[in-house]
Parts: sequence; structure tokens; C-alpha cells
Amino acid sequence: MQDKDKVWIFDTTLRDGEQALKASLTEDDKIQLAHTISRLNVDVMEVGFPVSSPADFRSVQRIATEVKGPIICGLARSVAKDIEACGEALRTAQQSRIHTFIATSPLHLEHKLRMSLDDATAMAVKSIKLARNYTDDVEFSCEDAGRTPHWDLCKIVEQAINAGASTINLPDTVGFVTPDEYAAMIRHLMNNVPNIDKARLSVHCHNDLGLAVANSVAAVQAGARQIECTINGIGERAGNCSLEEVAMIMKMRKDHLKVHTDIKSEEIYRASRQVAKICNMPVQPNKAIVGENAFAHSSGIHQDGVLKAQNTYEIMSPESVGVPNNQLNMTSRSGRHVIEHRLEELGYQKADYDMDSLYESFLALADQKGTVYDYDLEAMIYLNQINDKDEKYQLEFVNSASNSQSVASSTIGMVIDGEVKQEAATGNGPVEASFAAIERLTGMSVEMIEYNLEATGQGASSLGQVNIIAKYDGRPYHGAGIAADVVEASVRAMIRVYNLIYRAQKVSDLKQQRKAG
Ligand SMILES: CC(=O)SCCNC(=O)CCNC(=O)[C@H](O)C(C)(C)COP(=O)(O)OP(=O)(O)OC[C@H]1O[C@@H](n2cnc3c(N)ncnc32)[C@H](O)[C@@H]1OP(=O)(O)O
Ligand SMILES: CC(C)C(=O)C(=O)O
Ligand SMILES: [Mg+2]
Repeated sequence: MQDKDKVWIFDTTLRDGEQALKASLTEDDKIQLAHTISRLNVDVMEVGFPVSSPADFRSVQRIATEVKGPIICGLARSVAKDIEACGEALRTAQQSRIHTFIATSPLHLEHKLRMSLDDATAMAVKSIKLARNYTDDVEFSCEDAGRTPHWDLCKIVEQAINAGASTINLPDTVGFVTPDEYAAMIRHLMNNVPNIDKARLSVHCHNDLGLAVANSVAAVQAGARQIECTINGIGERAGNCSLEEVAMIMKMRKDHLKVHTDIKSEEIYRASRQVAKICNMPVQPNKAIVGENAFAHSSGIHQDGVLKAQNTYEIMSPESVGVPNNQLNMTSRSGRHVIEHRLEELGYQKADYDMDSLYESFLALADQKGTVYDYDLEAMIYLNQINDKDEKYQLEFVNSASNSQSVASSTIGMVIDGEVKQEAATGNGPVEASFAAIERLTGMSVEMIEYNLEATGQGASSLGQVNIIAKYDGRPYHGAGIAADVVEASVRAMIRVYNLIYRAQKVSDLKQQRKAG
């Protein structure tokens, strides 16, 4: 029996999402992502446009052979050679779908296709019939449905269903419509296409006005039962409806919407990170569900609330979308409760410090550097003040050399405890060589967790800003450096890390002494 409250999730990350990338995905990238997407338990995954290039044909073919679970779908224009290529590429799939489309809006018909609606309808019908020779599962889309008169849509959709399409998709291709208009369009088709009960109604929304998710939800409320979407919302121009957002809306607001999906929400974060990395499309920090800040609390009142009851400021748990834990960032907007909580987690009791004076130092440091880390908190307890001026390690000079034909080398001069010392080393590049020289000078080696280089300023005169997270003895340390030369910026950031490690060691010694005494 059909579950009338289930909304099918049709993932098009590897088709519409891929269209928007600066560099196409390789066959291996696509296979890796296809496995990840199938772990989300999507119902359908559209994985390419087989006629578009031999490489896309091959990757659709490989995914059809290797990835089990969801229906594997390919896109084709209403053109015989596209449909034949699609049918052939999908031949080995356990379950396959051919998705064919033609534009229906007056604007696209007149200026792009240069044909009448009747001609487009005839092409669609012919293509759907051809596609049915390859599979029983054929989807038909009216491209730019959002700008197509409703009665025109009714005409072509009725014929598409008669020709054998079992899914009818009504895309808002250019992200133009508003939620109420889109819902009205869905209702119009449901009420006026005589054979509409023979097809599943699908929606495919673009985000040009930031309405892709809202429009998809409105369409579901009006009766649509498939949403086409992409992980992280990637796709043409401003992107597509975001999979993680609609999936969580349906999960969190089931009480109101009365529908559900089969998405395994715990897989969302992993999938998002992998798409961002492989597609080289970073996720904005404040992005709903998967952004770095989606479960981070930075202000004292919120942090206090979350510590008392998580749901005061979290409508879903981080674990429900696969994020390991929430984050309480310590900034100058934080209050005493979160500091006390963090110190308790680090094993301190109230008697170990004086909160009023600690809070004063905390605010001064937070105003100066933004985020305060665990090692800063501990240093505030054990050292009267944190003074960057008398740091153990100071940079004297960087002298690096690199060219495209030989290994890079670097000599670093540093003042260590008042004495100038220098060391040289080689590496794959000047930054690696410089880090190796610093390691020799300090006698300590760190594990690099993150290295980030950004240009600040404009054009060729911009400065290089380097942010590093490096681990020593199991604890992460954060260093930043800025300079006109990116190697020098990297060296400054790394020296900052070594100074923090030194300070943490001093704190640890004082801790031992206090314990012993
Ligand atoms: C809304 C969307 O996202 S649609 C999907 C968009 N994705 C892509 O375009 C990626 C894959 N595309 C491609 O690789 C190429 O565009 C191809 C292989 C499909 C076609 O390449 P070309 O033959 O060189 O044509 P080109 O892309 O320049 O122009 C598109 C042609 O298809 C026609 N066309 C566009 N949509 C359709 C359609 N649904 N059905 C039939 N013909 C169509 C256009 O009118 C134009 O025809 P013309 O050459 O007679 O003017
Ligand atoms: C091919 C169709 C479904 C599309 O991507 C669109 O109209 O945006
Ligand atoms: Mg699209």
C-alpha cells in the first residue's frame, strides 16, 4: 500500500549540483559521493546527464552498477539521442529512472526553443514513449513551470502521463515564485488534470530569491510528494533546495506538516562535509543544519540557558544530524556560567580560582583576540597575566628559497630565551621547509590539523593571513600570522603555536607544584 504521507527525496547533487562547480567531478569523486548519498537513504538519486560527455556517461554507468539502494536516475532532453544514452548508461542499475524535460514557459518556448507549446508537447510525448522502452520509471519535467500559465501546464502534463510518465516535476527553474503562488500551482494541477492520480507530483526549486526550501515545503503542503534537492543546497546560480533543510523540517515539524521522509538524518553532517570538500564548495558558517555555527552558542545568556536545558536554544540535537556535539564558544559575550562549566569539565573546582578576577582577565583577552581557548583559561589561573611580549620564541628572520625544479629550503632565525639561534631545513615547499626548521630550533614536533591561507586586502598588495591548528600532546593550539610574504605569515602563525605550547607546559608545571605543595 502506498504511504500517502511519505515525501520522496530525490537527490540531484551529482547532476544539478555538479552543474554549478568550477571544476567537474572526476569519476572517482562521483562514485564516492554516490555511496555517501545512498547512505542517507534517499529514494532517488540523479547522478548525471549521460549524453553530455563521455566521462559523465561512464560515471553514470559506474554508479548504476556499483551503488545499490536508491533508484538511479539520469537526465535527458526530449531528444532521442539523449534518451538512448541515458537508457544505455543506466542499463545495469537495480532500479533506474529516465528523467526527461522540456521548457514550457512562453519565454523559453519563444526565445530558447523557438517552438510552440504543441510542438514541445509532441517532443515530450515521443521522448517519454522512447524512454519507456528502457524503464517503467519515467519522470517528466516542465522546465520553467514557475513561469508557465497553469492551463498550459495542465495540457502538457495530461499528455505526458498518458504517454507513460509516472512522476511529473514542476520546477521553479529560476527561483521566481513565492510559496503561496507555488502551492496554488500544485493545487491547480491536482484539481484540473484528469489523470493526475496516476503520477507522483514533484517539485524542484532554485534559490535565486532564497525561497527554494520555503517553496518546496509549501508545495508539499499543497499535495506534492517528491522534493528534488541537493546536499548543502549546491546547484545552478544561487543553488537548489537544500536536502538537509527540507529533511529536518519534515522531521522536526511532523506535528504540523503531517508528512515524513525516509532520510537517515544522522548521516547528514558527514555527507555535507564530504560534498563541501570534494566539490570545493565550503559551507557558510551560519548555514542551517550543517554550518559550523549551527550548534554553536557564543553569548552568555544562551550558553547559560543551554547549560540548564539544551532545548532552550536548540530545537534539535546536534547528534540527530550527525554533528558530534554542540559548541560553547568563549568570547567577550560569554558570561561566568560557561567559564565555570568549562573549567569544571577541565577538572577545576571553584576553590581553584577567583571568578571575579578571572572573569576580568577573560574579558580583556577575549576583547583582544576573539575566542578564548582552554589553554588560555588555564594560563589565566596559573600565571598572573598573559603577556605576549615576553614569549619564549621570537622570530628574527626567514630566508626561504623555492623553484619549480628542486626541493625548497628555508633558514629560520629565532630568539630563544634571549639568544639568537638559526636552523635550516628542506621540504616540498618553502612553508614545509620553514616548519621543519622551526621544529629543529624548538626540539618539538607538532601534528598539523588545519592550515588555512587567505589573502586580506586587494590585489597584488594584499597580505597573507595564515591560521593554523596544530596538536601537541593531544591538545589543539591555534596560531595566526599575517605578513606580506605568505611564508613569513606561516612562520609567525607556527611560532605562536609553539609559544602557546610552552605556556601550557609552564601551566602544567605550576599545576604539579600546587598539587605537591
Ligand atoms: C534547467 C537545467 O538545469 S537543464 C540541464 C542543464 N544541464 C546541462 O545543460 C548540462 C549538460 N549539457 C550539455 O552537455 C550540452 O548542453 C548538450 C550536450 C546537452 C547539448 O549541447 P549542444 O548540442 O552543443 O547544444 P547547446 O547546449 O549549445 O544548446 C542546447 C540545445 O538544446 C536545445 N534544448 C534545450 N533544452 C531542450 C530540451 N529539453 N529538449 C530538447 N531540446 C532542448 C536548445 O534549444 C538548443 O538547441 P539548438 O541547438 O537547436 O538551438
Ligand atoms: C532539468 C530541470 C529539472 C531543472 O534542473 C530545472 O528546471 O531547474
Ligand atoms: Mg535545476
